[in-house]
Amino acid sequence: MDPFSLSVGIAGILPVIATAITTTKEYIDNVRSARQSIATLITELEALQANVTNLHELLKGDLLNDNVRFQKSSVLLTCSAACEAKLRELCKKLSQEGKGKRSRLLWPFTEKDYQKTIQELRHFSSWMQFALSVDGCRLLSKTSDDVLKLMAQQLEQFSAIQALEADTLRILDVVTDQKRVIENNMEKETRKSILNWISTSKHYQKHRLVQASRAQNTGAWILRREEFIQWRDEKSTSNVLVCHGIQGSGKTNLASIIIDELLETSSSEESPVGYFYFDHQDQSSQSTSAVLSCILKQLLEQLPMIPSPVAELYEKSSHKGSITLDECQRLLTELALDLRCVYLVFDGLDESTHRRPFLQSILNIAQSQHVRLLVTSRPHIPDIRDLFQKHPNLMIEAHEEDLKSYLYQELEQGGIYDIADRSFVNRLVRKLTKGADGMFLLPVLRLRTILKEPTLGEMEDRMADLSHSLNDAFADTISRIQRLPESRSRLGMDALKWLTHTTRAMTESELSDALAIHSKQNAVNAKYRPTTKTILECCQGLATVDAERHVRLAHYAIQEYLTDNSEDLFPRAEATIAVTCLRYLVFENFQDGPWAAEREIESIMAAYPFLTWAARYWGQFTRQTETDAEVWSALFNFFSSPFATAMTNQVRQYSMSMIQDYWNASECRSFTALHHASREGLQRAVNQLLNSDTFSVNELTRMGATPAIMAAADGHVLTTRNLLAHGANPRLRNWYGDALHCAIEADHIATVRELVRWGMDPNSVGDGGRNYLISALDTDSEGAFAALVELGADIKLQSKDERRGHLFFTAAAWGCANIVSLMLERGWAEIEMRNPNGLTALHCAVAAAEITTVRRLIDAGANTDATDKKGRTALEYAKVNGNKTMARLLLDAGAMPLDENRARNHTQRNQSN
Ligand SMILES: Nc1ncnc2c1ncn2[C@@H]1O[C@H](COP(=O)(O)OP(=O)(O)OP(=O)(O)O)[C@@H](O)[C@H]1O
Repeated sequence: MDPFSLSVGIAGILPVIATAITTTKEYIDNVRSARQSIATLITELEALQANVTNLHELLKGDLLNDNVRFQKSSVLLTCSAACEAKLRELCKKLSQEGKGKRSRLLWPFTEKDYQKTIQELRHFSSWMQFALSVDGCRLLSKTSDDVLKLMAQQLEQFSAIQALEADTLRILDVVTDQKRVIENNMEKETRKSILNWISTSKHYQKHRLVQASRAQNTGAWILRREEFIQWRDEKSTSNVLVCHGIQGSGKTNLASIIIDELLETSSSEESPVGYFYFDHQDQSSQSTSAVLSCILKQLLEQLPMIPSPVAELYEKSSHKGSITLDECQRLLTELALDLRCVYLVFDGLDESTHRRPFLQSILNIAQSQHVRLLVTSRPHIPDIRDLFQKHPNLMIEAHEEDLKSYLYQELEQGGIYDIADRSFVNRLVRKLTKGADGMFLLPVLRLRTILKEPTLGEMEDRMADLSHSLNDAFADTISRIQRLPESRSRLGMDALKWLTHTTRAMTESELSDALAIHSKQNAVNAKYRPTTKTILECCQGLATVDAERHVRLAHYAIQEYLTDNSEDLFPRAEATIAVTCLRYLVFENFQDGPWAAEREIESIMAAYPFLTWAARYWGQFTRQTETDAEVWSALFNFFSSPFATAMTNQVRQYSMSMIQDYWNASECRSFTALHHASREGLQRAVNQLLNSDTFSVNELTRMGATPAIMAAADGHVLTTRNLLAHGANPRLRNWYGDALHCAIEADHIATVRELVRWGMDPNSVGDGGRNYLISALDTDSEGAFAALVELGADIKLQSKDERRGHLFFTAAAWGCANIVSLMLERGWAEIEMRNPNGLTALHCAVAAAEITTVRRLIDAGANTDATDKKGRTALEYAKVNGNKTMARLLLDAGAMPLDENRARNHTQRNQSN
């Protein structure tokens, strides 16, 4: 190639360099963090530009005659080609071709890439300089040995420099990798702590359980249904889909199929999936905040980074306590807005007894079209039907194909072909499928009944005589249990009794320990504890164990059947449960209690698993059966044991995570039988104890709790009346307040009325200086608040003590959404009232980040543009707090944007000047 052609080639590099400089300069405006790196890159590029320009001038000049030829392997040619290729690559990278707007604004180099690029640019400059050296050029045009020697020397030097540089880059690599490992570990740890702080719920356990029991190749039909596809692909106008079906129709299994499909097919970073299975036996862990925080955790788990508002909240909490419902709702709403979409699946809404507040919250969150909400429920549940009626519905029925797949798989796994031939199997499958009645559960139970038979002949007999309905199928199973050998049958029925009546799910060890209690024992005898396997066998498939080792009834429909038939199946169930608890609590194993150290309490609770359950729920069963002679006798045996009453209170309070003052040994020793009877509302026992003259009606515990406080705080109105009739003084106070304060805080309206009727003044302030309406605000007890005002509590009078002004403002700032609504509805407050600082209730609620209360105020017509004394609107308070969700909520409600408000203030100031 002649010098001129090469010069043309070199000239081709110049515009590429110019583009690289321009593109790089653009970064300065866009990328702050990479400023230093960009500046260095520009310097290098400019140096290279100068060298290439000089070289270009040289090559096109007269200095080199026409005879000079550059070989294909010429250093200059190779270098110029490599330089051009590198620069093109650089330009492409800097302009992030084909990428989105957001990534184009990002600095596209890792530290390592960046260092390498700078080094390469320096190389090119060096090569150009070398070629530029006139002597070098002259030498290049000759072919003497000297030239080759000199070039070899130069090349050697370059190789040495290159090697050194490669070493440096390797070291840099190692250091960078180590730094990254340390940072990754720290990041992972922080991420884990944040996620655990949000929720410790193991939502995936139920999902895995359903997945594991699901027959292969079933349920795919739902994924092909138009309603589902439209919902999933955001084509439906409604972002909510309701799947309803009768009991046992397979809703839970289909929900699990949908969850798997979403998890598999949607990009977790852009459209994460959250799910929750409600369970009738788990009410205590299904509060609205427990469910929503579990959902929040799941969504965060699927994102590559924890969003900063979440991390900030975690820091603000000092890594303690738990996330509040409001915060959880706010973060979920914000998260959904930043993502393409969020899928939420809730199974078995009908199984949740706390569903009202949950439904309100979730529908609030689902106001955003970014949220796609799918729920399953039984049909005809009035509140669910009313709330979801405007959304598309999909009816769930067991599909014949699914049933067949399931039945063939089950029969094969059960070894049917060892005793029967294919024609029997086909006949059986046909029969079970035909009589399914839209249910999955019915054929499942019928199949189990048939498979329990020992011979083909008996299976055929059973097939001819199949139960017609689900209830018949349950009845069949119960009669099978009753036909077991006596001790097995007793064990099976006993286990079912506990599982039907327990207030919360029982662990394997709790149930086993409870089943080991026999009459005439006065201590725990571990030899009688049945294994879980034995319990499950004796229950003939009606019970099962979940991943958290809780024994449960195998299906909600079984619970319903057993509850409906409880009187026949489990005569005196509540009484026998009460007696078992009372007998257990006086066992000699516990006579060292109450214990001084937390460690001792923990170890006794671990060694005797039923103790916590008994200490917590004995009263509930005794209250229902106080008149039963056996219960009465067991109760007074318990009451006459000081260690048992003290120890029971200690274990109860400790297991409920109360503060130590409530469970320390001396407080528990001062907690008498009368306190127990009052707290549990044992009417007859209270009378008996008072008549025995053993206790004073105003008996005080060390903390100052009276029997009246105990009865009022638990809302036992008749017991409260009884105690008052016996001369109890309800004005005696513990650390929180008197009996009325305690009844109000727990929102026991009837007890509040009883105490006021007795003569407590709803306007009195008392020794503690705490008025009664404020107690209602502590827990947003709207019922108690309303009752107090109806009974004469004067809001204005009780507001006087409040520095914040009218109680309406305190209610708004404390997030008492129910009381705020109540005050407005009843005309006890006006929405645009001002507090002493000129704030409206909306300002107060926004400043306190109480989003539910803010929504209520907006719905009630609050003026979003109302200003405080300094002209600030609620929106300004939200912005100052950095609360984006709140700001968005206000703007959506029509609040004036901040700049408009500032302009308005400016005009007003000018006018007043
Ligand atoms: N795809 C499946 N594979 C295997 N078994 C299934 C399948 N679908 C349902 N079943 C069986 O049918 C029973 C009832 O199904 P599921 O619990 O899903 O019904 P449901 O409609 O949620 O009932 P409910 O409303 O009463 O809670 C399950 O316990 C399971 O034994």
